Amino acid sequence: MTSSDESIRKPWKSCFRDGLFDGQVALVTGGGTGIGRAISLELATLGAIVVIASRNRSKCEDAAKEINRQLSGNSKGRVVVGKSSLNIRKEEDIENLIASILEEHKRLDIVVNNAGGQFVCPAEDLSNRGFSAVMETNLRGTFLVCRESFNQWMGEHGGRIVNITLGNRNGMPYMMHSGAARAGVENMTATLCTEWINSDVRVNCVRPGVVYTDSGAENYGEAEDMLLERVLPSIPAKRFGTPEEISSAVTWLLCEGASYVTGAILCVDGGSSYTFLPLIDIEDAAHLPFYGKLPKKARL
Ligand SMILES: CCC/C=C/C(=O)SCCNC(=O)CCNC(=O)[C@H](O)C(C)(C)COP(=O)([O-])OP(=O)([O-])OC[C@H]1O[C@@H](n2cnc3c(N)ncnc32)[C@H](O)[C@@H]1OP(=O)([O-])[O-]
Ligand SMILES: NC(=O)C1=CN([C@@H]2O[C@H](COP(=O)(O)OP(=O)(O)OC[C@H]3O[C@@H](n4cnc5c(N)ncnc54)[C@H](OP(=O)(O)O)[C@@H]3O)[C@@H](O)[C@H]2O)C=CC1
Repeated sequence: MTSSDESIRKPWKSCFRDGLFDGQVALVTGGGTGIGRAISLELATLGAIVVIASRNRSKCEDAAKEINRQLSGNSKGRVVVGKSSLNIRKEEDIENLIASILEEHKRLDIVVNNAGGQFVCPAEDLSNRGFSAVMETNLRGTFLVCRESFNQWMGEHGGRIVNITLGNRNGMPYMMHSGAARAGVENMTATLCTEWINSDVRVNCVRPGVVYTDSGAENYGEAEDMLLERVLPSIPAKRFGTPEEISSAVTWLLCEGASYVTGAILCVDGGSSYTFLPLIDIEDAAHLPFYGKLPKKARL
């Protein structure tokens, strides 16, 4: 099996009913690629106006055009691009984006904190700034989007937030920074869900295992072979996940059917949380395209 095998690329159809999110407004950070894009497509298919934003605005514009082309004429939903580019490491970007959504769409019912990422680096070689960059992106960025959504809208009107984290139950070899940041997001979610429940705001996490995305394949390049050879056999399901499988978990947490669910961490990982990710030999990391960006002392 390869990661582009038909068995994990079946034609997608939402398992939720049409019109589920009619009249609602959603923000999906990083909604132009990979998992975020699948979430945006599904929410728009189900009727939501979905605002997508990330650092690369033109990538979001292309994605919005393509998703809107895919939507059936029956859907009241659509995808629109945020007024300006969004870097979740910048507090001002977040404040301005949410203010502009409220100015234009007059509400914000749903937030999916999907934007994030990391680089591969052994812990002993990780610089102070490298650690901070990943914390700022995944932990502080997610916090600031939650806080602004609450302060500018949800605190008064209610809402639902889903934070995308990362399968890190057994730690995250060579990605300690990201594993720690996502563990922080999950614990933050546990606190926010109780602090905000009386404002009718539910906050949950979806924790994906390894998910095949075109953007990821671009990112991992030649390393795909290594992932297939080393990581795939350790996944009880014996395949990677698809963005659509993450999206349907997110959609369920956002819908009325989950109205009593808050503070949950929903693992969507083919059982990977219950096995150990094999420690990838650092020599294999030399094949990774991002290896060249490692600080010199982290290279072989
Ligand atoms: C099993 C897999 C499952 C997971 C899959 C996914 O998540 S798929 C999703 C995948 N998608 C994504 O991950 C996309 C989003 N990811 C990103 O944007 C970046 O990875 C980021 C979040 C770190 C921002 O990075 P940036 O470059 O804008 O940050 P900056 O300019 O602020 O630099 C601050 C410090 O960071 C250091 N540093 C930077 N790169 C590397 C490196 N490769 N190596 C070592 N160090 C690195 C840099 O050297 C500097 O420290 P120094 O030298 O001054 O002491
Ligand atoms: N694919 C996988 O196996 C797994 C992925 N995840 C997580 O799921 C999420 C989506 O990943 P995936 O779709 O695979 O990968 P992508 O690289 O396609 O998605 C990351 C998205 O986040 C955006 N982004 C990154 N940094 C920032 C930032 N500072 N400010 C605003 N937007 C940002 C990127 O857009 P832009 O570059 O334009 O800013 C991009 O759209 C990420 O948080 C990822 O870590 C978790 C587990 C496994």
